[in-house]
Amino acid sequence: MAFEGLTERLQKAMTNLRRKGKVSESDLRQTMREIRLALLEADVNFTVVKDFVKTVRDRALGAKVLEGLNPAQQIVKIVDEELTKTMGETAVPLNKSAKIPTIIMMAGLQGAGKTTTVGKLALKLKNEQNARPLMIAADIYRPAAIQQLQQVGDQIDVPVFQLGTDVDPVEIVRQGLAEAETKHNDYVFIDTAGRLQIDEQLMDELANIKALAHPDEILLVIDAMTGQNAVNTAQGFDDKLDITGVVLTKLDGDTRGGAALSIRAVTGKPIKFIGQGEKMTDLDVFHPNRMSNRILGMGDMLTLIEKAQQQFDEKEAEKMNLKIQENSFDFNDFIAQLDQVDKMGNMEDIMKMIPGMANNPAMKNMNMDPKDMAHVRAIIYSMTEQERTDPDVLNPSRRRRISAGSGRPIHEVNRMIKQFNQTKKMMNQMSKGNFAGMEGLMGGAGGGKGIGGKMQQMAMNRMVRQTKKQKKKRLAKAMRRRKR
Ligand SMILES: Nc1nc2c(ncn2[C@@H]2O[C@H](COP(=O)(O)OP(=O)(O)OP(=O)(O)O)[C@@H](O)[C@H]2O)c(=O)[nH]1
Repeated sequence: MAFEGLTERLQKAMTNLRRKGKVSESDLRQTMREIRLALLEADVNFTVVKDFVKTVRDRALGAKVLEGLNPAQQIVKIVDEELTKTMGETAVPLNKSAKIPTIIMMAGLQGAGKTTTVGKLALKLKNEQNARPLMIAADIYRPAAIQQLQQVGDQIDVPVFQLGTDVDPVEIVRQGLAEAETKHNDYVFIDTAGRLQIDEQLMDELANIKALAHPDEILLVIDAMTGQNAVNTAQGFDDKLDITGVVLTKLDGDTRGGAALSIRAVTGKPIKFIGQGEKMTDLDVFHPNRMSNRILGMGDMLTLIEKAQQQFDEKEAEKMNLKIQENSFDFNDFIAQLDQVDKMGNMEDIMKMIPGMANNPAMKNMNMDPKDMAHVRAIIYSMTEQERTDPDVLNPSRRRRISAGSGRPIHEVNRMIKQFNQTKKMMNQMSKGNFAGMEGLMGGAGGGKGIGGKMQQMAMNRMVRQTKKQKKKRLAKAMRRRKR
């Protein structure tokens, strides 16, 4: 998971302060040293680190913050603000041309994720603005590249303009733009060729395409996993092409995060989007403040809510809310919720966006085993309709039948029902604004009432997760017994 090491180290650096009532200059020096090391280790550019540490130290010393009640919190606040500033303060939207089409040229090294990102962006514009994009295949050096763009186009139902591999890329772009003009496409994406490293020929070709197309946006696609090299690449492309923005891909991997922190500061060009997965929907607008929160382990609730909103039918969520409030939430609803959560993607990544969860030890064993999910489903599918809508009727003989029907041991059936009831109770309390029951789920960080229905999905998952935890506990107990 991205930023894991950085988050852990930054938190550790600041936790040491937390124990102290007052922060001396030497405490501050020590903390700043740790922050500096954490950033360097995360592959943040050296100059960026130097400037960052200096600014934070000056602010911490200069202001009266050290006399505050909770010095650690104040330093976290300064670090958060400065991280945000380093990454560019606010989100920068895509440039848009006054008259159609808006031309977006994509550039980047081979394998950075250009083609995938073209598709993701085209789909985003289609979904959010009803746009009618056209994608031009201008990579003639890797024959599979055209085919790949075509596949992406088919997948998201966006047309691709291509002339095979025998025509000069500049000519392909020229004809592609003419086609867009005739077809009244409002956005044109130019998918250009990548190389393993920056070379003269590639740069000249890109410069020629730029000269012909006059793009409104030149987005450089950069693989976040490439660490320090990401910044060098950005600099190289920017020198030659004067890029307008960056898309940082593969932030779902275990990148250390240096690129996200350095690119804006080094090149002065904003990161506009981040790729967080291989699916066509895995592209998000880059919000420096949210990213800073994420890095500091403060969660990213806004992105989480946006993601949830994209997936959840508002009416459905409202219905669910009402059911929870009336305490009539049943196993059918539960299955529906599991389906919704499935749609949201990787649960581990989602949970990490919740404040306090990123570094919560519970996260270590929280990867959702699809097998556990399948068992829960099997048990529920083995219930009669009456049992699903009225779980109170689940007496021992019914439970034995369900166990036989689902092929799951009786104790697992019992535990699942028990946890269902506990979770239902907890959700009912949450819906009344009582968040006390959330302690375990949120690592004590508390929630927010505005999250409403979306958080219930998380609660349901807690239940599935516990099955796994309990399995581990039982195993450990058995081992202890055996040792004795
Ligand atoms: N995990 C993850 N994988 C990604 C992301 N973006 C792209 N990829 C994957 O990275 C690989 C390379 O992506 P492409 O889109 O083919 O890269 P490209 O820059 O077009 O490559 P060339 O055509 O060779 O220049 C593919 O397997 C993608 O699925 C991302 O945000 N997260």
